[in-house]
Amino acid sequence: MSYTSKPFPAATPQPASGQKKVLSALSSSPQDCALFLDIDGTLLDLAEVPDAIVVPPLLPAGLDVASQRLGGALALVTGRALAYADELFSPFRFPIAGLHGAELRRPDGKVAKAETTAAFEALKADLRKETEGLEGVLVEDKGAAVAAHYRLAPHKQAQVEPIMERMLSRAGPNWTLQRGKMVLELRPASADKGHAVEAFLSMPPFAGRRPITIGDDVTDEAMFRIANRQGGLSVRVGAPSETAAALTLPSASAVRELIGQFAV
Ligand SMILES: O=P(O)(O)OC[C@H]1O[C@H](O[C@H]2O[C@H](CO)[C@@H](O)[C@H](O)[C@H]2O)[C@H](O)[C@@H](O)[C@@H]1O
Ligand SMILES: [Mg+2]
Repeated sequence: MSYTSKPFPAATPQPASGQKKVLSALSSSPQDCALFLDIDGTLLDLAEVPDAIVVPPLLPAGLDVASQRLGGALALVTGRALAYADELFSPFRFPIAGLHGAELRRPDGKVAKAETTAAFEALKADLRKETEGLEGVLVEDKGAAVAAHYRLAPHKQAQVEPIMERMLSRAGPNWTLQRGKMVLELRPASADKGHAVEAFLSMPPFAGRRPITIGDDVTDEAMFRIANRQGGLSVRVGAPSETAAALTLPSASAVRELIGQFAV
């Protein structure tokens, strides 16, 4: 199978159409569904800085109940580092893809991780130095990936862009530039969220099920394309102008409400 990224097909998602369709698919035949959930902006409200996110106290247990109803076919698919994301939902440990698909903990617990290199560590140190003078620009070290956030200083995007482009050339072909909400990231080029969803769908208990993918950002488009191709449901949170998702949900709180309604 080719993993070449194609431009988004022109899709016109129905406004806030996800709630009914997703809940109905999950509730009517949970044994046939596999649920793939993004974290930031989908399960959790966005915050000013990466560490300021708040996990609503009942959410981890709600996800656990949902996972049980799905026979374990629920996975988190995130740009966060796997270990960081795990802590958010402790004590539960769901199958999870981190670093936009480059890290994977399979349902049987086996973990595949993208490794950093000495050269990439040096690059991260230089990125920190280069952005030191850019007030409001924050560097997030994620091991084999690194993000430069400008949410606190949106006007600095124009300065961050060329720095990250240069860092990308220096990192070489094993890394790629991932755009996101007020962030530019260098992430391993080996896999994206679409690869992660495909990998899960090749393993029990995900195999043979209909994928339902929910996300809020450009990085989630890769998993929407897989869901569309496999007769599943694709849901983009928010109101994007261009997306491959067929459905939308208005906010992370609507996603949590949906999980809560299913997890009873
Ligand atoms: O794939 P996700 O689970 O959505 O992760 C994507 C990135 O999310 C985080 O950054 C975003 O959320 C922050 C907290 O709300 C926000 O401050 C930032 O502006 C957003 O870009 C995270 O820090 C990144 O590592 C993830 O790749
Ligand atoms: Mg997100």
